Amino acid sequence: MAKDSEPAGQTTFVTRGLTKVYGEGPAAVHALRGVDLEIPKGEIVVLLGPSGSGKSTLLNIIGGLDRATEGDAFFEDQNLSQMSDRELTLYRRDHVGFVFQFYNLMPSLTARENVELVTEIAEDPMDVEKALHLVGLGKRMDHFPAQMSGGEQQRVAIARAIAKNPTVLFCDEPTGALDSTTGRAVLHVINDVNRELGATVMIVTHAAATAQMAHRVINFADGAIRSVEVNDHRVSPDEIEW
Ligand SMILES: Nc1ncnc2c1ncn2[C@@H]1O[C@H](COP(=O)(O)OP(=O)(O)OP(=O)(O)O)[C@@H](O)[C@H]1O
Repeated sequence: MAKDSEPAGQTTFVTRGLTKVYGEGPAAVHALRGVDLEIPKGEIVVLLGPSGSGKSTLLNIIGGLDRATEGDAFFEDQNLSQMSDRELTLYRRDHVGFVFQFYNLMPSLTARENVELVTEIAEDPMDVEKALHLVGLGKRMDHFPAQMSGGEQQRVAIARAIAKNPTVLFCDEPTGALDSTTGRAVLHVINDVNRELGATVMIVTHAAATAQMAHRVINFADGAIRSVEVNDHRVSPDEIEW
């Protein structure tokens, strides 16, 4: 994988001047306008900001799903901006778990089989049953998505994301399709993943209350970081006030 001289330290991500422009000329959209960011290892980081402010774009670039137009994004000591497509694929496969708003499960496969899709190709996977137990679905392993509630399906998606033992878990609106009780249960699982597996977790959300469980809260506006707050009074997802 591409290496660079940027010091790694205890940070999972460092970005320098990260810029993303979609399109060209008068139709150009400046989604990121030179973002400088440091994400310490093992933290839960919540990204807040208005619709269109660039949160998902940032997540997609540091998650290796998209490329910056300019600037650098380092994962530990590796510069994602200099990686080939093949290297980015390996980075995603070996280090990154994604959880999206709409689960993206295979409807014709059981919970267990959905998770197996990932463990079969992962470098250092977790036992499938352990992953499903971790998200509280030990008794639903052989159910199909259509036989599960939204919260249960999202927990399968989390089990699938963590079964590869990811260094980083990215969650884009993980509770967006869930009611507050179910959403809280899903955040609980994400919190456990951070605590028990030590994964760095980045959550993009419109549910500002989620920030109460974060170690760090990044406020985005118009493609730039407006503020970074360290949360000295984290609360358990059970205690989040919506
Ligand atoms: N593939 C694309 N092509 C063109 N413009 C895009 C593309 N993806 C995103 N954009 C634009 O880039 C800007 C940032 O989008 P992004 O999805 O990162 O925002 P966001 O903060 O995640 O928004 P939301 O909270 O609504 O998901 C928006 O103006 C969006 O329209």
